[in-house]
Amino acid sequence: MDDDLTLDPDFPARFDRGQRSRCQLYLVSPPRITEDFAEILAEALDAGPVAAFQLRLKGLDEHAIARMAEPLQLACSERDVAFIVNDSISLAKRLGADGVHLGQGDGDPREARTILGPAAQVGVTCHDSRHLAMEAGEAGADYVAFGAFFPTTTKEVLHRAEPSILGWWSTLFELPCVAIGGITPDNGRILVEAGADFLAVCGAVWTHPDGPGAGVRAFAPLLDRS
Ligand SMILES: Cc1ncc(COP(=O)(O)OP(=O)(O)O)c(N)n1
Ligand SMILES: Cc1ncsc1CCOP(=O)(O)O
Ligand SMILES: [Mg+2]
Repeated sequence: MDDDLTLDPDFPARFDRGQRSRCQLYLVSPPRITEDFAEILAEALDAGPVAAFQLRLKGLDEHAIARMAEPLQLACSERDVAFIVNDSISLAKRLGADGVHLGQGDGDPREARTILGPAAQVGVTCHDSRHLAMEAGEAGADYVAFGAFFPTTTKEVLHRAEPSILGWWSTLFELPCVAIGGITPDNGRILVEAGADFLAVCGAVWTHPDGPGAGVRAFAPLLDRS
């Protein structure tokens, strides 16, 4: 059991939780993108409120990712959407990104804070572990991410989470929590009601049959829990 640790519930939060009555959308890029992805991203971002976009490209070196990043970062900054780099503190620094998302093997949140500065948004994967989430909070993360909640083809996942971990976290701590993994407009409501501050979504938006704008719009009815 890992639920017997305690943590000061007042430790500071920087990732904007927004109003508790609302959950926000956090878009994650497809693992591979085409040359025209900036236009596809713009279509998604213009379709409805998106709080953050994570650049998560797999199988490419940092130079290649850096070359693709600029128009995507611009699309985000023009719309006041946080631009988060996956996996790499050094790439986030190089790009001047708004933040970095770190998996358990991707680096130390404290190091990210030192390198990226106090304003950077640092997110940490916590799988289905209360212990990891409390560690991440203590290490100065701006949000903790739980998942995968549902089957997904975007990533081979080793951990499955239950919605109750969102309720447990959001009742005890001010630090925002992100839900990820196979989330769609049809299954996401239970996560919003359980207490997710953000739904992190990839496939359901980028592979929506009517395009990514329709993908974003389809989430709108879920996000208000008032
Ligand atoms: C918001 C969010 N949550 C979890 C992850 C997964 O990160 P990680 O465990 O490092 O796996 P990869 O994304 O690197 O395959 C994420 N990227 N974003
Ligand atoms: C990156 C990641 N981490 C856990 S599940 C997942 C994939 C999210 O993509 P999708 O929304 O398509 O399941
Ligand atoms: Mg990672």
